[in-house]
Amino acid sequence: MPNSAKSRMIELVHVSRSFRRADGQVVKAVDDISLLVGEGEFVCLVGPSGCGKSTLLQMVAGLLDPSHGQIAVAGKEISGPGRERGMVFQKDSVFPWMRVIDNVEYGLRCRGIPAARRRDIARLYLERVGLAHVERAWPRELSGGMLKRVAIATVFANGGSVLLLDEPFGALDYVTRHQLQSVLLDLWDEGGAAARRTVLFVTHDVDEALALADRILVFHSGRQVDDLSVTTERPRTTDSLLLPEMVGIKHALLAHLGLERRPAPMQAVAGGKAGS
Ligand SMILES: Nc1ncnc2c1ncn2[C@@H]1O[C@H](COP(=O)(O)OP(=O)(O)OP(=O)(O)O)[C@@H](O)[C@H]1O
Repeated sequence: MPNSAKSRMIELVHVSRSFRRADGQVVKAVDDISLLVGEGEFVCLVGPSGCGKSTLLQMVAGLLDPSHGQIAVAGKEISGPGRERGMVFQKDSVFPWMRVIDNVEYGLRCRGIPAARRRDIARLYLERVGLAHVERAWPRELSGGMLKRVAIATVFANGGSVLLLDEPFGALDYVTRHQLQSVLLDLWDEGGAAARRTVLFVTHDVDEALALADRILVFHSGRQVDDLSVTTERPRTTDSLLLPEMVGIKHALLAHLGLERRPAPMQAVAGGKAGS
């Protein structure tokens, strides 16, 4: 559960969402989820394909209505998208008809931020994601990893206090994915603990969740089946991933995903049997 000292940023109360498929079958994508995410928490959502992670994220984004239940962000019930919530999708979240810097500025322009100010903000975040040299480029001229950097710069430039990231790095190669995890964590942590945005991050990748999260929520068949705290200090290196806490959580996650029979007892891990 979130640190009780932190204020509640995202709150779901008995949230469900069903879909009727074209063949008439009703699918319960999200089934009675109640959860609290504290301000500044980095929460990863993990679970097998089809367990409802994206549906949950889209409801928090205000892009889908729940069939039942309430969702509140910063204490207010949501009724659609809001600028305090920024989203990055697995597929590109970049407008192909705008130059890189215009993409990053777009949300600020919509909010009426003066041109000079929004250009400064856009340049700051392009610099932070390592793309200052391509601010005048068109998206078609960039690699997949660079486009993700643009999307990350955009979502931070917009200044939302809640970031909703749906497998943003899923399609990237190993090296680029690791680089972007660092970029994301640096931006998230840049103002220190008090300034952190609240993040919901969907991933299929257990190691990505271990590298990033304060807390990992595990879903199965639309239900939340576990809530694991990760207290290991950041940055989490290859060696951190071998710490008993991390190995224990990894076993638990793999068991939830059906890749191991059951979580290894923590004593066995601490006794040096990790991975055996
Ligand atoms: N628009 C829709 N119409 C009908 N069924 C849908 C719709 N969107 C999602 N579903 C169904 O809801 C369930 C949950 O889907 P969702 O995309 O949320 O899962 P997920 O955990 O994000 O999956 P993945 O990891 O594969 O992206 C699935 O059975 C899916 O087929």
